[in-house]
Amino acid sequence: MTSHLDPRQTLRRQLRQARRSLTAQQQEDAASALLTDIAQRLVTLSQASNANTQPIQRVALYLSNDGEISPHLLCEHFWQHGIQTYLPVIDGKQLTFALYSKDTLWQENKFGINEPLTNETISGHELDMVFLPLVGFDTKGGRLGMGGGFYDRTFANKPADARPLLIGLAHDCQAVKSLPIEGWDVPLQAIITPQQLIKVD
Ligand SMILES: Nc1nc2c(c(=O)[nH]1)N(C=O)[C@@H](CNc1ccc(C(=O)N[C@@H](CCC(=O)O)C(=O)O)cc1)CN2
Ligand SMILES: Nc1ncnc2c1ncn2[C@@H]1O[C@H](COP(=O)(O)OP(=O)(O)OP(=O)(O)O)[C@@H](O)[C@H]1O
Repeated sequence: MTSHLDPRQTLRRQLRQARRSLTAQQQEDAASALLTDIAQRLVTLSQASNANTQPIQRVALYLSNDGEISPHLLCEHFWQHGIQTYLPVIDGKQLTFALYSKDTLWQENKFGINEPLTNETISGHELDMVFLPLVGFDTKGGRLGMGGGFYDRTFANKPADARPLLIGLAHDCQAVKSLPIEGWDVPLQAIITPQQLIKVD
């Protein structure tokens, strides 16, 4: 019964439907567009963030699922530049992060998404940059995810100017004028889409 769904649930359903409706060609074009000027964009974001100017060494990405924009070309870019890439691993109600390389072995999590098969994980706070999947975003850094609260719990209490930088990746059709935000929602520092780089102040 629709009347019993809260506004976040209704939005989530609509936006998931929108991203799943993109064609394979649109998905491919979107993934390529993320690479445009990426090195320069990331340098600009890290310098503006006050989170010191140490080089980026460890970044987390995700394996795309349910129509999410794919970061696989970004991942190759990082590999070419000797930057270590990590993927989220569900650990209770939080996420830890496991190294992702060409030798990674896999196991499926309870949502059917592959995770690296390893006992060695690091905490989210050891990363320099995290690229987050999302269902919806607004230009103030609001993020609507799949509803598990995993990223929110993992980065609860992180000051906006502390590492890691939290960067949402999205299709342009996932933009929402203003998301209904809850107290536990951790704001993004930036959102990258095929058409825009949104820096949140
Ligand atoms: N690619 C990707 N990886 C990710 C996330 C994500 O959003 N995207 N997560 C971000 O937190 C975590 C997983 N969170 C998820 C939460 C719900 C569903 C999901 O598909 N739910 C289905 C029901 C599936 C089931 O219960 O079997 C659904 O709601 O229809 C998937 C991932 C960690 N890894
Ligand atoms: N820091 C937190 N501490 C405890 N519970 C939390 C915290 N953050 C989120 N939650 C719980 O997680 C549930 C889901 O949150 P929300 O709908 O914001 O998830 P989401 O951002 O869409 O999901 P995800 O980050 O997994 O993609 C909420 O009902 C909330 O109670």
